Amino acid sequence: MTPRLTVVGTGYLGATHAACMAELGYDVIGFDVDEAKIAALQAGKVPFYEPELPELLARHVAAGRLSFTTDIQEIAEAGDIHFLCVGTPQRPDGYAADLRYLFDAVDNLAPLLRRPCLVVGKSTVPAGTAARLAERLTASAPAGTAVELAWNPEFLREGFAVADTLHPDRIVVGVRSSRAEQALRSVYAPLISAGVPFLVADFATAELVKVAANSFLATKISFINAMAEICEATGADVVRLAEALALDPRIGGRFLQAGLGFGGGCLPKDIRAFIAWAEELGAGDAVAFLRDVDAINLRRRHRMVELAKEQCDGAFDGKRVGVLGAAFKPNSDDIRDSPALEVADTIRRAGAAVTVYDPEAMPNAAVRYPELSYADSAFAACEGADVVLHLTEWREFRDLDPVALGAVVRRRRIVDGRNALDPERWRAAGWTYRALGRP
Ligand SMILES: NC(=O)C1=CN([C@@H]2O[C@H](COP(=O)(O)OP(=O)(O)OC[C@H]3O[C@@H](n4cnc5c(N)ncnc54)[C@H](O)[C@@H]3O)[C@@H](O)[C@H]2O)C=CC1
Ligand SMILES: O=C(O)[C@H]1O[C@H](OP(=O)(O)OP(=O)(O)OC[C@H]2O[C@@H](n3ccc(=O)[nH]c3=O)[C@H](O)[C@@H]2O)[C@H](O)[C@@H](O)[C@@H]1O
Repeated sequence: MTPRLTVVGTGYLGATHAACMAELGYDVIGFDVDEAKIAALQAGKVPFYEPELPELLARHVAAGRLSFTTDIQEIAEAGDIHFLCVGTPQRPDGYAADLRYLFDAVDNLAPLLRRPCLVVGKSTVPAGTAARLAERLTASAPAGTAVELAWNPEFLREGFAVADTLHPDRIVVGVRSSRAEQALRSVYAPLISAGVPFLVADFATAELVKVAANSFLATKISFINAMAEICEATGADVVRLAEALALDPRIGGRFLQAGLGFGGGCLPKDIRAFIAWAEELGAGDAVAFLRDVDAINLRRRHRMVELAKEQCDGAFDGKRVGVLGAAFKPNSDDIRDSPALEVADTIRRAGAAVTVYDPEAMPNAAVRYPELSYADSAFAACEGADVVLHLTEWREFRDLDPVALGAVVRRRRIVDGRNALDPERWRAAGWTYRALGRP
């Protein structure tokens, strides 16, 4: 019999997972404590920007295959497999992951589970969390040991969430029984038969794969940004350096884009949670290097502010700064720990009049940073600017015509925080072009 699926927590990950599971042919119910989010999703609307997801979700909601509810009883009764996709943000009082949403979700769901089912964690957690949740689950579910836990970390990237879910590099599951393994093999059968590797591990290894993967990615970015610092000290060019490194297949070119560094709701908080958890275990030395990875990453934001200040002749007071980009990366409206907005706001606090434009992230940015000014186009943001800062590499910005933009600014000065513009093109149009890690 085809299992009925539920998804607990319908944010970026949960809404994507729900729609993609419907695409694989399952009946899916999404549950969230946020009523506004559920109302939007039930109306077939995705409350955040993610290419491809709106069409997919609307199609399956209209077909009755995918629905959303705020009634936890409904999902408890309906689900054969419950996917936990709630947030695990950084705790306000330190580096550790805040696991309260996950524990709340399990504590609320477990007492309602009266028949055999599998509860599958997808959120990113410190190793050991699944074991703790499994204990709570079987202790308070009326169906007892007929309710089992598994861990199935998620590796999707925002901006490519649908493609990454339907064509993942691998599926990793942490299980304690062949019954759980078989259930997950069967759910993901359409992907496995298309050749996606399916790796089975214990709970702790499955949890750790996710955190290790994000730590590696963050380290790769900070490595190239450390090289950018060296390039700045020697007059070398980090973009050319990265190109040459990338030709060694053992290194590879992906995640070697030097610039303003990583932000978002995942890499920064995941490496910090890893540090906190390893220290708690007495294994802090093993991941102490991640403190440097974090520090290198944050130094890029300071360097960007310095370069902007240089281009404002040493003082922000009374200067106009046009900022291109607010999202933590292109193809997303996510502004969680956005390097672009942190830089923009630092410069505003230092006395400049800062106007920001982003194709998708301005509504979110305006809520979090109400004191910044926002414009409805790149040209409007740069009008009268003493310097233009390119901070999120949307396609739209790469395609800008430097001659036309040059006509609206006060001075043709640009700092490319993402090494994504063509310096020759901008210089040929009379701009002073500066970038991170390049002469
Ligand atoms: N955003 C991404 O691209 C990816 C996220 N992850 C991980 O997935 C998890 C979720 O991340 P996002 O979706 O980005 O977070 P999010 O903040 O967008 O969504 C979390 C959702 O959980 C809901 N929630 C909180 N407590 C709840 C409860 N007790 N019951 C039901 N719903 C509840 C919230 O209302 C919210 O809608 C995190 O652990 C994250 O690290 C993993 C891979 C990719
Ligand atoms: O755990 C998660 O939530 C996800 O975190 C990242 O995905 P995401 O945060 O969506 O975005 P990335 O494409 O990884 O970019 C992260 C940040 O690194 C920056 N970056 C990326 C690549 C690069 O070469 N240089 C660089 O500065 C981006 O601008 C962005 O700010 C991982 O890539 C996903 O595999 C993972 O599932």
